[in-house]
Amino acid sequence: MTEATTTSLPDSHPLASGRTSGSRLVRALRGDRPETLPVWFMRQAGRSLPEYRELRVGTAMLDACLDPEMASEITLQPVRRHGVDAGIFFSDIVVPIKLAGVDVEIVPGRGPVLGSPIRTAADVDALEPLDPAALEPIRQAVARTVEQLGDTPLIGFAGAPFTLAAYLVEGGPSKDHIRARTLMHAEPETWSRLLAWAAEVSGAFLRAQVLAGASAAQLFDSWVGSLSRADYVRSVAPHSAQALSHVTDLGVPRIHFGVGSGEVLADMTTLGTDTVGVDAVGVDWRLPLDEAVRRVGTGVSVQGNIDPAMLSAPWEVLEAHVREVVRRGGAARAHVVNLGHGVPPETDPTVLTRVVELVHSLGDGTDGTDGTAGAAA
Ligand SMILES: Cc1c2[nH]c(c1CCC(=O)O)Cc1[nH]c(c(CCC(=O)O)c1C)Cc1[nH]c(c(CCC(=O)O)c1C)Cc1[nH]c(c(C)c1CCC(=O)O)C2
Repeated sequence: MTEATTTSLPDSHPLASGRTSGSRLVRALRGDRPETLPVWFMRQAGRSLPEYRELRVGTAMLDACLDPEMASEITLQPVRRHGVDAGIFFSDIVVPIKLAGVDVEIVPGRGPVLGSPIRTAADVDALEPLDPAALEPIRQAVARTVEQLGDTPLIGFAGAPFTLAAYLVEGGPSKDHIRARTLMHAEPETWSRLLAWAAEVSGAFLRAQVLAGASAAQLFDSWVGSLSRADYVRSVAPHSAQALSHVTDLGVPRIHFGVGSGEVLADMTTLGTDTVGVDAVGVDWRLPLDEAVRRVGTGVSVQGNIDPAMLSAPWEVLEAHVREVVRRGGAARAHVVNLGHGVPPETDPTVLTRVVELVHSLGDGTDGTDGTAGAAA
């Protein structure tokens, strides 16, 4: 279990003042099983919500992220609508990179695209550090949001160095991140400097959100599944540990998530140390949660892992799947229910609200009140 940590958070911070420390999310991340399971969704803000699409008309994605009023309102929309147990700050993993001066845009339907990719030692040398003052719109948006969230915690997030490097080196979305992985092997020194830069930029972004009021921090290493375990441990994990170290002294619970992460799930939990380095590990839809627990142990909570594809299946199919996810999550010390990856844009939002109601009706996830305990294999 994570012990009550001395934190250097300001007394007025929601976690330090006690406003969010008893929330289902924070309790579960710290290893406690609240009487009701917490649930939130990755990408709960965004295109699945008509109120989001309406608000975003005429504003580019990254401009929306840097408008404190708009970013705050978009963050609050899914919390109001679905009654989820946490907000996730509306922003993007490339926001701090843009604030550090990199020419990057988010192309609708595609993702982050760079003006010129970072591929050589000289390109890496030319990267500027992030000026802390540039994070002011982020601090303002978070402060505004937590004021309105009351005792519902806000999750801050950042991209892990590898996932950022996958965009920086490729210049945009790619399938297997071949160029990035080539650079890792062809020029290990350049690679290491690139990831060290990304870790500082992401770490500063994460720390700004936490200091401004976020009660938990999630590191997204979405594309980690393209790495071998050996490459992950040697050339990636130390930089992810460095990014997360920016919030260690603040004592907020930390979540580490990746897609296709089965091979490296235990390493994502320890981050190369011989102890558990994070409070919770996010699991995608490929790995049943009881198997995930077998790999990571019970020193860490698990988050996940409803298959996003199920959200458009008939309700009976989805309901059985959610119950199964909860049942398997019973093997963990604690479980935060979520999807195995983000909400697909075409999802009917009323289905998400129904999933929240279902999860909240299932007790603490271990007591068999979901009626499926007897069906356990
Ligand atoms: C890989 C990654 C990115 N961004 C992010 C990741 C890691 C999580 C993951 O794996 O999904 C993180 C992210 N991006 C966004 C959030 C907001 C909070 C939330 O989860 O609700 C978060 C946590 C908003 C967004 N980020 C983006 C949108 C869509 C923008 C729009 O509305 O046009 C949103 C709501 C754009 C984006 N940004 C990125 C992609 C692949 C895309 C999708 C491109 C598309 O399909 O249009 C990069």
